[in-house]
Amino acid sequence: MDSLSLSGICRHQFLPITMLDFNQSNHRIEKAGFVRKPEKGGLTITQVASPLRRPVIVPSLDNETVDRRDRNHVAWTSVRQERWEGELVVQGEIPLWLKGTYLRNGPGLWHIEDYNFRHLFDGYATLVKLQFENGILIAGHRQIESEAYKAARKNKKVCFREFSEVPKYENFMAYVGDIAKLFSGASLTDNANTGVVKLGDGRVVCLTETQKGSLVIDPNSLETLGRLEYSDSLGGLIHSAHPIVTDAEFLTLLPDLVNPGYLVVRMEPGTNERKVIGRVNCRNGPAPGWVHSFPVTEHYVVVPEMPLRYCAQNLLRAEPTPLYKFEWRPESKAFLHVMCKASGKIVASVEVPLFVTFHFINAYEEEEEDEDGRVTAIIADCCEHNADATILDQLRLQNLRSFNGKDDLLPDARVGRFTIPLDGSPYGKLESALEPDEHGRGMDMCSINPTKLGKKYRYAYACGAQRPCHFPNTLTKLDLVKKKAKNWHEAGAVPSEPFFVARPGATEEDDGVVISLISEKNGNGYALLLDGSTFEEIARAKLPYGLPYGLHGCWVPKE
Ligand SMILES: CC(=O)/C=C/C=C(C)/C=C/C1=C(C)CCCC1(C)C
Ligand SMILES: CC(/C=C/C=O)=C\C=C\C=O
Ligand SMILES: [Fe+2]
Repeated sequence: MDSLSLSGICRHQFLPITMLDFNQSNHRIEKAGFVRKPEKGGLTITQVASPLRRPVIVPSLDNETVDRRDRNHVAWTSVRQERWEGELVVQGEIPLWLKGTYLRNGPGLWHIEDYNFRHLFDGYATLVKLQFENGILIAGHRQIESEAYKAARKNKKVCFREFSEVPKYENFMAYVGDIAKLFSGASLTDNANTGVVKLGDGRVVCLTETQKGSLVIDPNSLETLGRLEYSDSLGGLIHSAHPIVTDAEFLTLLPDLVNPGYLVVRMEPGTNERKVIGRVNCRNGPAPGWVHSFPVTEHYVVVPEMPLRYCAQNLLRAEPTPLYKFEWRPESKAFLHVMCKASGKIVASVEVPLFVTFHFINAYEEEEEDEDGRVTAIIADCCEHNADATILDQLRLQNLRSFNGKDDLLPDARVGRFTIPLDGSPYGKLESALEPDEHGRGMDMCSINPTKLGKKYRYAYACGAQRPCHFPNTLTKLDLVKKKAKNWHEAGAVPSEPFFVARPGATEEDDGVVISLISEKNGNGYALLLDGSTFEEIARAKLPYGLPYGLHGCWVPKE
């Protein structure tokens, strides 16, 4: 594989890698390590002798790497090099029970040659790993080798339709040809930059919202192994970015843009065949609402019909609109549909207040308190952007990069709690689950204890805001019973999704650790471990260089 083709001039003949920063006082390396830069196009991984128990693997930086730290926050700056792996020095203690790999996916490369992408979600996928064992931490990152990424590298231009980027057309006929390919899906991206999941059969899959962007990776080497080809004939081109994945199943939604509605489908471990559980017809057109994610309870799938709807016209455009492939349709209203997982029957379909969410947090069945324990309602929680879709445009790179540290630019968000009655009433409720000021009125990128999936739960972890800010900048533990939040914040730092890993054998919901990767203001970065219960720091480990912001992660336990 050749090196990243990042435009710019590297000022150093020899690239300093300062080892001092990485080492605790009892394992101190006294000298900075210098690594000769590799031949053009090559990527060398050099092992440097070190007094650590395991060698530190120091990457050679690419001769075309540009250091953009002085211009942009590292969170919004393309990853420096194609891949790196090495042991990190840990400050604090990693619990010995923490054995496995945290994987985090996200868009980490936002330019090709000197062409800069527009939107956070356009970037080519960068996969990061943190491998924990016996208190030791090996980290690494690697670009996912989607067809879209490989073609862009080879042809030095965008070749597929990304979230907002489209290939540049030489002439009108080229545009028409591309539109034809859009209908077959051939021109859509497979840049799997949104999330990563471990299927019940052990396969680890990176995902985006196009079905073709379901790529199987090796969780150790981070190598891209190939595409997960769905063997059914359900067709469609897109799906939810966030399937619900357990050891027993993979559930997702396939929006139908032609006859507005959604197929609810299920895939068993060890197969590539999705089977239809049922179909939801939209209550209103002209198109289904965007389903970036959806929640489930133990027995039901909740299908959201947001007023932020897919838009065929916007799909065809060469230049993006402020809402990209979507449009805001308040007159189409908002609905939540509840489908029984076992029968595929719709047991409720209620109108709810207008809402905007990327991420549902969890849902559960509310039972009557008598001994019948009849389910009276479904409760579904989400990171809700106060029915304001402008958050999507707020995530344009230009906005993210132009923050002056003073203006308070992040639109308000909250934990939106829906109550969906199951008694046939036509309306559902939407309220704030806790006072949004508890978390600075920022709210997104959530996780829960996975044993609480679909069940009554108390805690969630997410990113909130310490204002003034333009992006969620705290790690926040939400107590949804006491309606309180505890916030972690470091000035100028951008933390990624706090990911909860339960301690094996735990009986308390918050007994575990929370993992996040922090991009610092000064261009550095570190992995952070917080105690899931106290929400105090238990360990951090500096990375050799700061990494770009990433979206979603998963945990692959060591067997
Ligand atoms: C990164 C993230 O959260 C979302 C990424 C979404 C993508 C790449 C969506 C792509 C799409 C197309 C390329 C055409 C069809 C519509 C849509 C699914 C928005
Ligand atoms: C990062 C984000 C929203 C932040 C705003 O509060 C949304 C990410 C969506 C895709 O996974
Ligand atoms: Fe997401």
